[in-house]
Amino acid sequence: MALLKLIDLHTFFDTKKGTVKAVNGVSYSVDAGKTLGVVGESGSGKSVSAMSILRLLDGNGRIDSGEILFDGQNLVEAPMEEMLKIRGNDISVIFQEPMTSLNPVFTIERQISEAFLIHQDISKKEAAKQSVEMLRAVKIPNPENVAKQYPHQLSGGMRQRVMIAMALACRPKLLIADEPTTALDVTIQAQILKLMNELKKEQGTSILFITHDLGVINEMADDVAVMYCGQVVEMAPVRMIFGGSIYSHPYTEGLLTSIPRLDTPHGVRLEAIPGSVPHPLDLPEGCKFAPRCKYATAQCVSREPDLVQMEPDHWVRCYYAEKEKRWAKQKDTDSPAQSQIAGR
Ligand SMILES: Nc1ncnc2c1ncn2[C@@H]1O[C@H](COP(=O)(O)OP(=O)(O)OP(=O)(O)O)[C@@H](O)[C@H]1O
Repeated sequence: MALLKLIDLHTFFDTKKGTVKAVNGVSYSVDAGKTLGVVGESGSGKSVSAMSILRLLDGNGRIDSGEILFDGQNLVEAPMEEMLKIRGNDISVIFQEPMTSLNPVFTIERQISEAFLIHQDISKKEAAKQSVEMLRAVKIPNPENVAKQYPHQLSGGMRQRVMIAMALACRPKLLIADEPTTALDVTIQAQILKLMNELKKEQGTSILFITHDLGVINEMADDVAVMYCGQVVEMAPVRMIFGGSIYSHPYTEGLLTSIPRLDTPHGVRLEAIPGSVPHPLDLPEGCKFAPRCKYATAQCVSREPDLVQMEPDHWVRCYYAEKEKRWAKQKDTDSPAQSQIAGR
């Protein structure tokens, strides 16, 4: 069952040069207790769609249309007092750089305690005790000592563990993790991802995991939404994305062939997706990916495809994938003799 559902969300920024359509009709959902990985190149609207959920947009930003259903409530219409209650209590967030979210002049214990005190009716002493327990839960060694320290005294990995402790302090239903391990080195990244997976299982938290790294998606996600130019171009369970479905979006295909794999034979060059992401103020008319797509036809350039269901749980925004599907269907209904005549 979906805990969070974005329906045709449009989030725009008004700038001197025009309207930046950062999120341009995004629909995705996060099931209870599951992780949705949102992946895409820089500028594809991953963070803006997530910040729209919390209604934490820059001053020039606005949700133009669409719905954000969280636990049945449309957050687009929720009063600000309600949003203040939801943030940190029902929905928590962790970012790439913990130093921007941690206050350098307060101890770790005080900062985690604050999360408890804002949302729960408990004493300061009890909050301090629970803070140490949270540090233990995120596997920080010597939690009693670390609780007394200041953020600058901790390593990057430890600070990110503290952020996770703060984010999970009130047992939120949804955790938004926006590139939480990008700034960390590979070993620490693996430890943090493992920790998040363990906590998700223990607490039943749903996770919206934002990254530009398909390798991380493979580790973390149950379902995947691939974003390009403010839109979801493909959505499917993780095994379908990595299983090489014949209905894959060409952009997903490009992302997959551009990641290094252990079984890539020596000397084989990884393929980069040609071209670059269009400027948000100058988006193409038809399919936003058409200028970089090797399968693009006149139809792709002139008219935008819809997000179409290709098979159960698998949605793709692409005429080429639709054609593949029609062809596969045709193959199924054709007799073998007819297939031979058709030359297939
Ligand atoms: N305040 C703003 N004013 C104008 N444009 C903005 C503003 N904030 C974000 N944008 C634009 O919205 C688009 C989507 O940005 P967003 O941060 O969601 O991308 P992203 O996919 O999360 O990228 P990254 O991986 O680099 O964080 C970008 O083109 C960005 O420049």
